[in-house]
Amino acid sequence: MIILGSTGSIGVNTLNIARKFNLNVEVLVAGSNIEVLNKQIEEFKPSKVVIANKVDIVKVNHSHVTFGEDEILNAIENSKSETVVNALVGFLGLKPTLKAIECGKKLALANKESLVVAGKFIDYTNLSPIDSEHFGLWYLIQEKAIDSMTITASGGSFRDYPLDELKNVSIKEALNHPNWSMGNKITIDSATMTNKIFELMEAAWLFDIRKLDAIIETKSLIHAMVNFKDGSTTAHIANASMQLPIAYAILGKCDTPVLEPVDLVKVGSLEFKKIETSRYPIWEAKDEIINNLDLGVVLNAANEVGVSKFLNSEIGFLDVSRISLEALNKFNNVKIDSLDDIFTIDKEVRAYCES
Ligand SMILES: NC(=O)C1=CN([C@@H]2O[C@H](COP(=O)(O)OP(=O)(O)OC[C@H]3O[C@@H](n4cnc5c(N)ncnc54)[C@H](OP(=O)(O)O)[C@@H]3O)[C@@H](O)[C@H]2O)C=CC1
Ligand SMILES: CC(=O)[C@@H](O)[C@H](O)COP(=O)(O)O
Ligand SMILES: [Mn+2]
Repeated sequence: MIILGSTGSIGVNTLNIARKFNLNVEVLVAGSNIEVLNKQIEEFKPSKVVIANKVDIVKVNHSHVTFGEDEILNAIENSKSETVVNALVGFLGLKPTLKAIECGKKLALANKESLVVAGKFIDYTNLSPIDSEHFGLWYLIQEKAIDSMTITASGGSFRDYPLDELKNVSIKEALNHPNWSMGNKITIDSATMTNKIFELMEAAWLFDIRKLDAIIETKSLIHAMVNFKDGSTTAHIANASMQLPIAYAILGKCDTPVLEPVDLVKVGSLEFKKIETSRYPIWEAKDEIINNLDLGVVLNAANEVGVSKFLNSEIGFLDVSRISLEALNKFNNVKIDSLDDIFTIDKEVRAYCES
């Protein structure tokens, strides 16, 4: 298989699954963490490697290394592998997603931003999402009439933080997720609850449903629930690890143990909470976005600008959601009719948010 973003949180977990199931790794794509990449090269012996920057090529212990976004697309196009795992973060992941589909690859998709911005142009035939909630929803679907779907949120780094101190939180505190160890960008998205809006959009595209909501389950043991028309609800329960969603996305099925089962007696109790707009201002826009999925391009671009500014200490934590809400307000009439529109609007929104 080809692993895009092999040095990240999902990438490393994917290689854990490759090791466990003895899967072939043909191409590794990484950014600038060359130290980790070299260890991966030594163990998995890919035939090709792509990195972000030319200056780092000399540091990579491999004879076939290229760099840059176009080379990621070339590597997909010229590979023998049937499967592409897209674990890149952000808008950068969109073109590789489209290329993998164009080349008829099976796509194991962690890059949720691809669906947020381009869900309506994606062919889902050979696509399996790598996201704990959507794996949970997929696991729960049965031949029964579905009324609605509910996904859970951990509540993120500031779930229990005093509301009036949110404007002064540090980057370190924001990156301290209560339940999951993930990359920086998605960890901030969790803290603002933007991640959950992204996930509702993902669910809308993946399951062709709009009756969708999210609630907080503080231990991240329940990932998703399906509410059936008969009044019953089923819940997907698993320990907080991405290895099971990754194994299923790559292998299609999995009958060997991947996770320790949840011991509910040890867990003792679960706590559920409403997602409040006072703590998560972006939640105000949830219904508008579910009813107009074209807004995903706007939210994604504004959020990438905001998260990057916050991580560079240019703005405060609450400004991340403020920037997104202002962009959603400004571009609320957006209409996305083609893939070109996505790239045009993405640029416009970024320019507006940077100004
Ligand atoms: N982490 C998780 O548990 C989950 C993540 N997701 C989604 O999966 C995706 C990946 O998340 P996560 O693994 O946490 O993110 P990370 O930040 O941990 O990993 C991102 C990966 O992309 C690579 N990368 C970044 N820029 C470039 C570039 N210009 N060229 C090539 N490679 C690049 C990074 O390389 P390097 O580090 O070497 O610079 C790294 O390997 C996101 O879309 C996220 O929302 C979804 C569900 C759960
Ligand atoms: C592991 C995973 O799927 C993440 O998307 C997770 O859901 C993030 O945690 P939050 O529930 O805090 O957004
Ligand atoms: Mn998720």
